Amino acid sequence: MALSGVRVLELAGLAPSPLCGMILADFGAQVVRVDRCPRSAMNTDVQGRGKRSLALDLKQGAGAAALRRLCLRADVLVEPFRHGVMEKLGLGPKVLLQENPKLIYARLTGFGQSGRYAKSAGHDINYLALSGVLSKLGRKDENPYAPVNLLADFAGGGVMCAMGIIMALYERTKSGKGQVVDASMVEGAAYLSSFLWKSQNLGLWNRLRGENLLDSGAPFYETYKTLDGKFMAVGAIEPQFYEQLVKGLGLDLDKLPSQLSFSDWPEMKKMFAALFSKKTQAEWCRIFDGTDACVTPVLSLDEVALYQHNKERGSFIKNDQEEISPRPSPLLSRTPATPSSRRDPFIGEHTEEILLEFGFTKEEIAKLHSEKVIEFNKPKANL
Ligand SMILES: C[C@H](CCC[C@@H](C)[C@H]1CC[C@H]2[C@@H]3[C@H](O)C[C@@H]4C[C@H](O)CC[C@]4(C)[C@H]3C[C@H](O)[C@]12C)C(=O)SCCNC(=O)CCNC(=O)[C@H](O)C(C)(C)COP(=O)(O)OP(=O)(O)OC[C@H]1O[C@@H](n2cnc3c(N)ncnc32)[C@H](O)[C@@H]1OP(=O)(O)O
Repeated sequence: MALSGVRVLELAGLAPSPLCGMILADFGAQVVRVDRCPRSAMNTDVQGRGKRSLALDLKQGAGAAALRRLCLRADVLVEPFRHGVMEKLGLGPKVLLQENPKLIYARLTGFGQSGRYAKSAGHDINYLALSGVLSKLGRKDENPYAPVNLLADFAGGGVMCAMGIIMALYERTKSGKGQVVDASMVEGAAYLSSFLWKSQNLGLWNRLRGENLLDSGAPFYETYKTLDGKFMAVGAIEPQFYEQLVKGLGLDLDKLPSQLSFSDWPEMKKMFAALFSKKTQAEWCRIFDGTDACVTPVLSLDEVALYQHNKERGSFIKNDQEEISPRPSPLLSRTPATPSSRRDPFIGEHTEEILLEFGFTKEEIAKLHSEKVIEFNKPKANL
């Protein structure tokens, strides 16, 4: 796999850093999740695929020292705390990079490592708000609306951080040096939205939120409810595709206002909505499948894996617990990701084997255990 041989230490965090670690693990890195000790009652990382868990108390001097030792043999450290937390533990980048100059030290935060909010708490919706992107999301006459916590946490955070790590790993093959990756979710979400910025002069965003071409203003870029309470997604932007949409709906193009007549959009939406409500989703699929009308069913998470196209590509996978999830993306032709099919690790499940692997002796491990710096957690206890 593309990242085999890369050793990653991921300090356990909320949502974005677990995704970052999972991407690296899916593509072959050996990812150790460093969990809190004493461990919490329940594992809240649902993105632990392919990782192993080490429960280590970083607040004890011996725990912080153990992490420093682990970092000597690691390629990447991912830390998800607000700025200053790692420094307070004596585990800041100055210390760790001095000890291992090849280390990639990835810091995944909401507001970044500097600026007045660097030490403030926040969540996806706050980061999205400060990126400017949230102001563009939402329907006409409604408040801005955050699409779950996908944009800042995961796209602007977890994925951007993984990209930064991979770029730093590539650069290290030339310079032999590590570096700090300062992944701010505000900036990640803003960067992700570069198209919004760069397209300001195209006239795409001249109208209020929810009245533009791609933000639910246009009748040909919208979702519509079907007779059976399901939905169809319509994305017929180009005139040749729009023509096919109109045909599929049983309308006559010559009798409709021009496609880009903004003032007619609200009425056209009503007309399209009335038509979509007359047939079931399956009936609309039969009409539009195989055309270029850019009309697709809105599938639920229960439906996607069984949808013919997704089945043909094997886009969703099952683990040995029969849980379905998306296959890692993108597909690499020679060295594709081979995600683990095992269940996620329990907190502290691999503490001993990891420490042995990183050069700790049995005696040292026993001492750390007796001092409650580390915890073991045998799987049987969780079953
Ligand atoms: C919208 C999303 C958030 C979604 C999260 C959900 C997935 C989960 C939220 C609530 C969960 C549910 C809930 O807990 C109830 C149930 C519990 C049950 O167990 C499981 C089911 C639950 C239903 C559970 C289910 C889910 O887990 C939830 C629904 C986001 O936006 S996530 C993005 C957040 N932002 C960031 O990550 C940016 C950077 N980080 C931060 O800004 C801060 O970390 C943050 C997130 C604001 C949290 O601040 P906090 O004060 O808590 O932490 P920090 O200041 O960073 O400091 C960390 C302290 O911990 C110490 N520490 C760390 N590791 C160790 C260790 N190994 N040993 C010892 N100590 C450790 C560290 O030293 C710091 O200590 P100090 O505070 O003393 O300096």
